[in-house]
Amino acid sequence: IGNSCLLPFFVCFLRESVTTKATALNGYYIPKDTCVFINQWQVNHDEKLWKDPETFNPERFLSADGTKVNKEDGEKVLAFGLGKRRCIGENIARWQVFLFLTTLLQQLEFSVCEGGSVDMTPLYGLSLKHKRCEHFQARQRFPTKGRS
Ligand code: HEM
Repeated sequence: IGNSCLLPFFVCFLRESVTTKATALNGYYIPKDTCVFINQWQVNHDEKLWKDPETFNPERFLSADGTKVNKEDGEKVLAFGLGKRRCIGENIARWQVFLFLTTLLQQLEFSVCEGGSVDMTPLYGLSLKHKRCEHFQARQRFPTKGRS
């Protein structure tokens, strides 16, 4: 590890995943029993890796002609951590997210209500959230006859 992606550290008071002794990394002193996380936000917004990192642009993960997923770029997104303590649920999570999203997108059509807008300003926390949005609507793509 040992690169700037690790900084700044989140210090928390969980007893798991903590430093077993005091140490120094890239000039930062880290006391014993400090819970350390990778700063995934920094990696996923690194301008050296991503063009306009702040822009929501799912097409960035497609090949130039838009017909294939660009796996190489997809693998640069850091979602499941790194190293010894990386997520052990990654495979389950990837399948869950895939099934959940594809089922929703297949069955429902999402849109912003007339006159509404979506504010993607992130709310900071251990994980980023968006602001509550009340201007979304979801309509069934294939309404089932006879079902209320
Ligand atoms: C989209 C869903 C998920 C995301 C984004 C995610 C992300 C992460 C990340 C970033 C870490 C590392 C935290 C660190 O740096 O210490 C982690 C650890 C972990 N995750 Fe996940 N995770 C997800 C789903 C799951 C699922 C479904 C399971 C279990 C079935 C799971 C089990 C764990 C466990 C047990 C650890 C701790 C590993 C260790 O400390 O050795 N995660 N996860």
